[in-house]
Amino acid sequence: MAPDLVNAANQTTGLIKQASIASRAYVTFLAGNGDYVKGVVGLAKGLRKVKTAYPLVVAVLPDVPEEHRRILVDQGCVVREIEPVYPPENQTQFAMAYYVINYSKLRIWEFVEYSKMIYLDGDIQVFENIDHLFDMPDGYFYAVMDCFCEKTWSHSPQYEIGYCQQCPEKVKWPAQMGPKPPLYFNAGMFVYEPSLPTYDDLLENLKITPPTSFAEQDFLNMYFRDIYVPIPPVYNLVLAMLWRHPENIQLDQAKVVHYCAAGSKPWRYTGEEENMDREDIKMLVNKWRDIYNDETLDFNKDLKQLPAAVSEGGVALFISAPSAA
Ligand SMILES: O=c1ccn([C@@H]2O[C@H](COP(=O)(O)OP(=O)(O)O)[C@@H](O)[C@H]2O)c(=O)[nH]1
Ligand SMILES: OC[C@H]1O[C@H](O[C@@H]2[C@@H](O)[C@H](O)[C@@H](O)[C@H](O)[C@@H]2O)[C@H](O)[C@@H](O)[C@H]1O
Ligand SMILES: [Mn+2]
Repeated sequence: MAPDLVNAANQTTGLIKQASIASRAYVTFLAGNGDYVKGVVGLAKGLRKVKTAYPLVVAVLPDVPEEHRRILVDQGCVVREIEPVYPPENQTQFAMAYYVINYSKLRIWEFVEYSKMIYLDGDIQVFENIDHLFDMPDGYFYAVMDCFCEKTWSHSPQYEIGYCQQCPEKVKWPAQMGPKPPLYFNAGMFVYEPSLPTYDDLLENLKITPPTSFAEQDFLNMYFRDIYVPIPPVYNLVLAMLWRHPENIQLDQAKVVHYCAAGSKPWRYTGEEENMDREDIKMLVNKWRDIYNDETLDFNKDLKQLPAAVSEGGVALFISAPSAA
């Protein structure tokens, strides 16, 4: 084949490859002007440390101040403002009052410039590369199973009878209570495909769904019940598993750690709350802090780094750094 044709073919292949990389991203959610921005900075630096090939998009509510947005852009994040999503008027007592803002996570189904995304809470850290999760078959909702044993579940029938899906043989689900609850995921981490029809349907369904204790996590579990596929706990170690189901956990295998237990947020950890004086918790908090404080992991636009996404008018354009060669 003539050299210029070979060259054109190579260039096209390169563009197609870039386009496929370009249509994948990690996404997290930031609300308020408080200290969760530290969680997102830690996540951005952790993803860089494991050399992910994909950018981190941060869906920010309008109440996130410009100073925090600048911090995130300076860490190489793609900052996208979203409008809040509120559940229908309700008298519900959420497990945590602030959970009402978590319904705004539903906006990430609108990010259709990406074909596949991995959502991560801002209180999550990625300690090993998980890019391979993007290659799992389309058409399913992948997430890690949650645990029902913490006090935050005291409102639930599971907690009442001591049933947990993590150990279904320990206390069996009694037949007189009807069918066993379907497998239930923690909504702090999931692999999904943005889609406008799904987005519209989610919001329509939300309008007629009475809110419940775990807010959008309960809603997402109901909505994706038929296509939910559990993935191993190494992809979202919910800290309570360490004291509730240690037999299901191999801490040194954990690729993703979710600092969701009360008192475990590394950027405000004091060690005073229940279970927080454990050696494994102290180790995990220090692991998070080592990354957060590591200046070599800061984003530097002058360095030859991974593709930096420049968002223009909401569409992410990708400017790959010049090749290292
Ligand atoms: O004041 C807040 C509360 C929550 N969040 C975001 O919402 C997610 C879910 O809340 P959280 O992780 O506190 O819930 P948990 O997993 O601890 O139940 C957080 O990780 C953040 O990404 C936030 O940005 N600001
Ligand atoms: O808004 C509801 C939240 O519900 C979930 O957190 C809970 C859940 O994991 C419980 O099982 C734990 O007991 C609890 O500690 C923890 O906070 C998600 O992590 C979070 O992203 C968000 O969806
Ligand atoms: Mn969380």
